[in-house]
Amino acid sequence: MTTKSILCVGVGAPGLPADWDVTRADTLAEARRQFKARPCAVGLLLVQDMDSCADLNAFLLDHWSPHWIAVLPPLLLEHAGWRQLLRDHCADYHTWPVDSQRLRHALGHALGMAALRSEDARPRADDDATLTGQSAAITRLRRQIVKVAAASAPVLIWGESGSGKELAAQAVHAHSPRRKGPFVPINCGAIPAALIQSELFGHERGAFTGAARDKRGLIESAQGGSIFLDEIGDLPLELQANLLRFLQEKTIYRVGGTRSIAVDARVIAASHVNLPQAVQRGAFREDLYYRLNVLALDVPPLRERKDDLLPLAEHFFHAFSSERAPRVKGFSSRAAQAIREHDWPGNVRELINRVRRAMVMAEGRLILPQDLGLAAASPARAPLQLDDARIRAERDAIDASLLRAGRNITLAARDLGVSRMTLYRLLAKHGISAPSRASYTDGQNE
Ligand SMILES: Nc1ncnc2c1ncn2[C@@H]1O[C@H](COP(=O)(O)OP(=O)(O)OP(=O)(O)O)[C@@H](O)[C@H]1O
Repeated sequence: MTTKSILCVGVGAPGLPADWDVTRADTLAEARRQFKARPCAVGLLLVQDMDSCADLNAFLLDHWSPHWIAVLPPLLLEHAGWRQLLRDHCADYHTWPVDSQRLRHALGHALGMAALRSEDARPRADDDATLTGQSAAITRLRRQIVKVAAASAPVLIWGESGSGKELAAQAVHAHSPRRKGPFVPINCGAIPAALIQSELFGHERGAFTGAARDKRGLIESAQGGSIFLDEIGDLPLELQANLLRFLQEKTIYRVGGTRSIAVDARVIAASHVNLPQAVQRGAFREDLYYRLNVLALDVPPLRERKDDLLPLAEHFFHAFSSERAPRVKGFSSRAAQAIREHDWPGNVRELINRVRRAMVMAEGRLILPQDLGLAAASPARAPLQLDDARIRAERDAIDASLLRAGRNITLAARDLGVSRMTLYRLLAKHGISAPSRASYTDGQNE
């Protein structure tokens, strides 16, 4: 349950209900400190004069998650800047002198609305290296990552561009006994062919014109950790031989060097091209392919894990919240539908870009399909049979409620006017996975 605690910013005595736990902050600087120490779900802004509009606006842009209620002198409502601030940031406002009965009601309402944003909808502190998603495919991948991480053999990750290969590699490293060591990512396709050897293996002073001093390569800098070789299929053939030697002997030679250097780094490679085909074409060494392909991970494209779409969209909405236009509060159900219908050829990267764009460009409080640039992309629907239309409408209503309720089953069931059991049955019927807090240990016993 959300506790009745409130951060009160500014000076004044609004006569708060006795059963609320009140934290006071007379200044915005103090409010920032208090919020950091004790984030709250509901906040009260006690405004006494006109000077503070710009400062308050900046504060609210940084602290947008609570439901803010403002109390201000009636005169300020005549100023466009204050009206805009109330529209953009506040769930409600009152004028001095405060009607305490009305304020108690507004606070209760704000608390109720805050409870709708369940914990599940909020990104966790460690989400940076977490593969968000609840689909069967991503759950399986997380389970495989945990297993692969415990071993020490090379890992080969396959997946379309933007599907999350690097994130999967980071997760392997983060769950491995090497987690305290460095994670060194290298995009083999992005380094010019002339430089890649010395970038990877380093060089000795005088090895070539311009090599003024000894330089460690990226592989050496991954000592004690993991090296992530993205787009491994782009590695020139002669370097493939060097990499193979490193995998076999755990030693490297710097360019121009004669002494072998022992390096203890685990190789995680990724490719979006089909390596067996590259082997057949003679563009990739077969022996290297077999060396790398000891533990294989397959990151499925986003279109094959539709259940992840809305949780991911929600996740990125929170992750990039500091960039959003202040009025934008979330996704409309039509946007949720457009997200589900799109094919996502650019995978998660495309989803991030579309959500970020929509958060800046949306005109209203809720993001619409056109804000995501998806309105035109949705193909015209063929006429539906009545039964199909019913099923689709049912699914849309469930999705929209889950989204509104932050994927909290109890709240979504209440929203839809059905019991939790009925909602679980409907989720199974529509093949929607039941919301759960995704984690790497989730599903290990499934
Ligand atoms: N399941 C996920 N949860 C959260 N963020 C994700 C997820 N999958 C991918 N991302 C994010 O999507 C973006 C693209 O992912 P990533 O760079 O790992 O893809 P990739 O497959 O390595 O792409 P490329 O083949 O182009 O190198 C990154 O910002 C990453 O953090």
